[in-house]
Amino acid sequence: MSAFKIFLVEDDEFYGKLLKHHLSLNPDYEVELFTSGRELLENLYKKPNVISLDYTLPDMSGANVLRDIKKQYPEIPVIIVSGQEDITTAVTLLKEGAYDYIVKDKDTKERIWNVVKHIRENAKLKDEIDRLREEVNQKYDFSNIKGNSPAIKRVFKLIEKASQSNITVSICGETGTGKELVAKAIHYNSARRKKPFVAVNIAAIPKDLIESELFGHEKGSFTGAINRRIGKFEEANGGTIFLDEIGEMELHLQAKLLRVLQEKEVTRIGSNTPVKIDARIISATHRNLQEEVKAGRFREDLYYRLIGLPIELPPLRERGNDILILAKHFADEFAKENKMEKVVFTPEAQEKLLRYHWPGNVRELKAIIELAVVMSDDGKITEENINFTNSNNNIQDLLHESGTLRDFTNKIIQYYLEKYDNNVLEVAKRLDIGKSTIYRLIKNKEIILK
Ligand SMILES: Nc1ncnc2c1ncn2[C@@H]1O[C@H](COP(=O)(O)OP(=O)(O)OP(=O)(O)O)[C@@H](O)[C@H]1O
Repeated sequence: MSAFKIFLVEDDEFYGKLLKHHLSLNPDYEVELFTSGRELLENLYKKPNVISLDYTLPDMSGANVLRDIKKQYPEIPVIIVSGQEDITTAVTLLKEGAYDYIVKDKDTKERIWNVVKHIRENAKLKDEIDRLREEVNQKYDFSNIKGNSPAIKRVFKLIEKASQSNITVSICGETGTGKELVAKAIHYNSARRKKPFVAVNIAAIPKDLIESELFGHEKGSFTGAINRRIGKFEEANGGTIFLDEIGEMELHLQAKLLRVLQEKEVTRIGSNTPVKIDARIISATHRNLQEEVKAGRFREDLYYRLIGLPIELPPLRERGNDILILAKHFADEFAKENKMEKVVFTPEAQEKLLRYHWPGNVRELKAIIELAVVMSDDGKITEENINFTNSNNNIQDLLHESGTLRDFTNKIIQYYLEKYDNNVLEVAKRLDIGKSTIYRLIKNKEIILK
């Protein structure tokens, strides 16, 4: 890190040198001393990290120097050091942007030292935040959403459109299709990218806490409200709030949410004062909201408020070759993170991935690929390394698979055997088939007892 530049302005040369010597004890500080306001202003182009300014200077008043600094470089913190304690002057200067006001006494050196230390720590934190923001921006760059299929290309186009304005966006798609990823891509590609992206999963918050989580509460407004807390809407001010699983919200809360969206202000529980909010709304659901409206479980007026620009995320099984693009992406990423050799997929493994129906979508693919990389030998992912943990657990999933009637029959029998702890008699009774049929299938290894 480069040196931390401190400018000292002090007309009493002896006292100035004393301060300079004291601050220079920190080897990271580079201190320059000036004895007049003019001299300081002429050197401002060197952009110090902090200025300690004596209030009474021979050529200009401290207030004027402060004004000039703030006009040119509003971000440079200025500490005012004054010979006298004058509250009115102190308040005025602080209002005009001074960082602190210190009265000259025997402790001045230490106090300047402490304030400078504080400013430096804040500057370091700010740099860190900027660096992390930049990193996050890159992470949610478009290029991180993988896929080439016409279905996902349509989604890219909509993300681009949504990023260019503040329009409300609603995303719908099965679990694990990338709804949150899309919401982040919109936020981090929009003019709001430097402000917060706040995600709230409605389904994950206990029902009686949702209101306080979203809108905040005042201290003591209900049992358990020990401290005042701002809600997610206020937290997202200037940025984006992502309301995930919006279809799970109860009707009475839907009414409150609608009011917030209409008025563009929130009132914390236990408070009477509304707070203006400016947050872009992106909502997501795996449900068909129109059906929910028809069934009376979702308010129609809220539906129209939220729908804005609708983005439908296709399930992975409808994205064709994207399955292989994503598989390679996750495998490379995992290998890199774990300092492992890159792996390739055998043609049979690729076939297996393409044949599966992916009920858990991209999230499931990621998990299966990571395990496959771990299980692979000699840099090759084979058919055996790919294990679909889900496939036999849900009879509904069978409908998405391809196969002959005989394959389906065997899978159904297998499913029932697992369900009834391999009790052949029970399964035969339930499916109304002969027990000998089941024994034959087991003997021929068409069905494997687990
Ligand atoms: N097109 C894609 N390219 C790369 N990674 C993706 C893609 N789509 C999803 N992912 C990854 O898959 C995982 C699941 O995505 P995400 O959490 O956005 O899904 P979701 O639809 O919000 O899930 P849920 O419905 O469970 O909330 C994440 O790790 C995400 O980074």
